[in-house]
Amino acid sequence: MAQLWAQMTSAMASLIVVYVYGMFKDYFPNQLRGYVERYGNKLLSFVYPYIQITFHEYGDDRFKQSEVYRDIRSYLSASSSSTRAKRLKAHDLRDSRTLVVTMDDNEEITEEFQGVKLWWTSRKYDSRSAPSYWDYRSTDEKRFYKLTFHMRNKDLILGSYLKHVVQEGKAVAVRNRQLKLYTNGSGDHWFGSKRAKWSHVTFEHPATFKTLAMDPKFKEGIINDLDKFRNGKDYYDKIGKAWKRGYLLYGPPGTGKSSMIVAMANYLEYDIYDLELTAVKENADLRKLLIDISNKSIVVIEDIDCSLDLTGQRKEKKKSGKEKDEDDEEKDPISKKEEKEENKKSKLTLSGLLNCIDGIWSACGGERIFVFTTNYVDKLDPALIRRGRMDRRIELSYCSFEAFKVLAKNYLDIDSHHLFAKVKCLLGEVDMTPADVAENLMPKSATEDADTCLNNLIEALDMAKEEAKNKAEEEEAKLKVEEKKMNPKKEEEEESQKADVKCNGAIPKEAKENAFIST
Ligand SMILES: Nc1ncnc2c1ncn2[C@@H]1O[C@H](COP(=O)(O)OP(=O)(O)OP(=O)(O)O)[C@@H](O)[C@H]1O
Ligand SMILES: [Mg+2]
Repeated sequence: MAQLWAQMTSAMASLIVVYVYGMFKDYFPNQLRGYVERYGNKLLSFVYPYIQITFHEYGDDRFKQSEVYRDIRSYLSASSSSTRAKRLKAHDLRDSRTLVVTMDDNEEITEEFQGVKLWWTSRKYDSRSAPSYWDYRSTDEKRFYKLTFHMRNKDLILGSYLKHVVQEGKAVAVRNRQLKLYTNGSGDHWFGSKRAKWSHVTFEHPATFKTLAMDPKFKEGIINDLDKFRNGKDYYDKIGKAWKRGYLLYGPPGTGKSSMIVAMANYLEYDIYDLELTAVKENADLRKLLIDISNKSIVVIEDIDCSLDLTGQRKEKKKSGKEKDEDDEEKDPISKKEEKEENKKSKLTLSGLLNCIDGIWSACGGERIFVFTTNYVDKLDPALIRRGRMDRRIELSYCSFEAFKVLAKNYLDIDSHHLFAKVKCLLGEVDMTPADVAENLMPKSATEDADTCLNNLIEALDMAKEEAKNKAEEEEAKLKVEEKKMNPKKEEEEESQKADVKCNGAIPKEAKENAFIST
């Protein structure tokens, strides 16, 4: 009782001191002011043993929202205690694909961390400064979060808890963020010179590893590899390697290389940077572009064999033969010459590219995946695809039966069918890309059911088999003609051998001659 009485008396005393000080603060000399404040705080902490930390939305930089404030907002939006607040506020944030809901101004929520209770409050205040033409926010309300906890838990809160809040907040923001697809244009005019830069659109593509048709075990291996990379920051630090990984995807057109890149991005929730090398003028521009890439991204260079001449000069993007002829006809000799000159001036080299992938310049930023695709793996310079640079080579090939089953499930929603056995047999004999199989499996009208679609596929496979057979026969005939041209007597000899066999039973001509000589 006596103790309680003593506490109440000191509480009253400190409150009176604080109140009186507040009223006459301006009349106190500066030196005395500091002393009174220290004394008042000590008295207050005796009766009010709590610590408060504030996190302002705009700190010293009046134009830039504080990153910690954003992290706390994301953390609180995902915290279960947040939803217990009576008044909530929804934020439609620019880069978020969902609404972010947090407690409204002047609400308070209680949290528990490792058995310790703490309180978060959201507050706002008017900045009261006169409006000025350069600070459009000068009359705006400004916000801050206030964290309150008992002083005996100071170490835990300032150490583990705040670290946990920031990490978790960042993770929530990454989960909610809208993925983007970036591409580099041919460069903007910037005071007369061209400047390499990225432009982006929202990335929304439904391809996932679930919809990707390939051997399930192979697919699982790739997913495990990606998981290992994503969670491998400490490992990469330990072995002293930049946190990045290179994949080379190769295979015929329509086997799912681009689809796999999309599936990777959706799985990892990384942005895609589609790097168009033919639009990059020189190594310095490539460096600028790579510096601008954010972490958690996949840098894609499609058709690498067509993008960069391996001797160091760029080539034209690949064209079909017909397209090329038409284009060439259209161009007059002067513009052809100019184009050649332009190509000569181009200073993007293979070594420049390699330097950006895993040279010193790869050190800027982490958590990046480089993906190269090609239809012709044999055409690539070994330096480009050596181990360590391209950590994993993935061949995407013609449709196997396992891959077909994935497509049948996706397109027709069936796991088995009596026609599967026939399809399996034909896929073992004929090469057909997953793109072609998918096209045949897709119902063309509402009346087409699984039977019809599978029969369509079988028909297409039969046709492909027939075509392959005819092609093989044609090639054999061609080969024979070539051989005949090279060795015209050979066929005559063969013909006469056949004739001898016909006339003399099974005795070959040479044997007969030899027999004659020996007698
Ligand atoms: N393995 C696959 N799984 C699912 N769908 C596929 C697969 N391969 C191809 N497809 C289908 O075919 C279309 C073309 O595939 P994709 O663009 O991924 O092929 P690609 O290998 O990148 O071809 P290219 O070499 O011409 O760039 C896709 O839109 C997809 O519908
Ligand atoms: Mg592709």
